[in-house]
Amino acid sequence: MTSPLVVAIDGPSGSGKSSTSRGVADRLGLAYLDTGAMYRAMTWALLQRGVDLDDPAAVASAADAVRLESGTDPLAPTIHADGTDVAEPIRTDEVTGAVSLVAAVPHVRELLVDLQRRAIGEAPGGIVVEGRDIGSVVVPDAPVKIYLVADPAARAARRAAENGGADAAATEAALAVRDQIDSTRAASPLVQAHGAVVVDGTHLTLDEVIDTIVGIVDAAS
Ligand SMILES: Nc1ncnc2c1ncn2[C@@H]1O[C@H](COP(=O)(O)OP(=O)(O)OP(=O)(O)O)[C@@H](O)[C@H]1O
Ligand SMILES: Nc1ccn([C@H]2C[C@H](O)[C@@H](COP(=O)(O)O)O2)c(=O)n1
Repeated sequence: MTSPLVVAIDGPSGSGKSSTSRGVADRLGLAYLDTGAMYRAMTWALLQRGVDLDDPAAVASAADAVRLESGTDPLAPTIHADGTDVAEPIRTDEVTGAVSLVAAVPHVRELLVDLQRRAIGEAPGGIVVEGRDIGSVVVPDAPVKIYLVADPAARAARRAAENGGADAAATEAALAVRDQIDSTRAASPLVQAHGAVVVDGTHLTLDEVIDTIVGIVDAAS
C-alpha cells in the first residue's frame, strides 16, 4: 500500500465501532475519526438554534452555518460545534433520539462527507474512520473495509451496562428503531459496502475484535 492507509469501519448502532476503531488506530499508530459524533454534533447545534428537526428544508438551510471540528487522536478524540466542546451533550437521550432525522437530510450528509474527506486528507499517516457509509460513500476505495456486527441482544446489553444498568429491553428497542431509520433512509443508508469484510463481535472480547481487524489490515498491507 503506497497511499496513506484508510481503514473504513461501518456497522449498526452499538456494534462496537468506536471502541474497536480507537483500539485499532492506537495499535497501528493511525488517526481516528468518529463520523457519528459529527452527525450528533450537528444535531446538538440545530437543537440549540431551535430548528424544527421534522422539517428537512429547515434542517438543510440551518446546517450551512454550523461549524464542526473533530480532533483525531484515538486516545483523546474531540468534537466541537461552533467552538463549544460537545463531547458530553451529544450523548444525551435528546440528541440520540433526534440524530437519525438529521442524518437523513441529504444536504447535511453532503456537508459532513466533505468535512470527513478533508479530515482524511489531513491524516498523512493514515486513519481509521467509523460510521455507517464510510466504505460505501465516504471512501469507497479504502484499502480495508470492515462491516462490524453483533447480535442485537449483545449490543443492547453492552450499551445498557455502559449507561449504568439501563433497561436492556428498552435499550434494544431504541437501537432497533435507530438501525431501521439508518438502514432504510434514501440518502446513504447503512449497508455492507462492496468488498467489506464482516466481523461479528458477538462472542469476542473487545481485544479479540481489535486483534481480528489488525490481522485483516496486516494481511492487506
Ligand atoms: N467486543 C466487545 N465486547 C464487550 N463489550 C464491547 C465490545 N465491543 C464494544 N463493547 C462495548 O459496547 C458498547 C458499545 O460500543 P461502541 O460505543 O464502541 O459501539 P458503536 O458501534 O460505536 O456505537 P454507536 O453506533 O452507538 O456509536 C461500549 O460500552 C463498549 O465498551
Ligand atoms: N457516517 C455516519 C455516521 C453516523 N450516522 C448516523 C447514524 C446514527 O443514527 C447517528 C449517530 O451515530 P453513532 O454515534 O450512534 O455512531 O448518526 C450516519 O448516518 N452516518
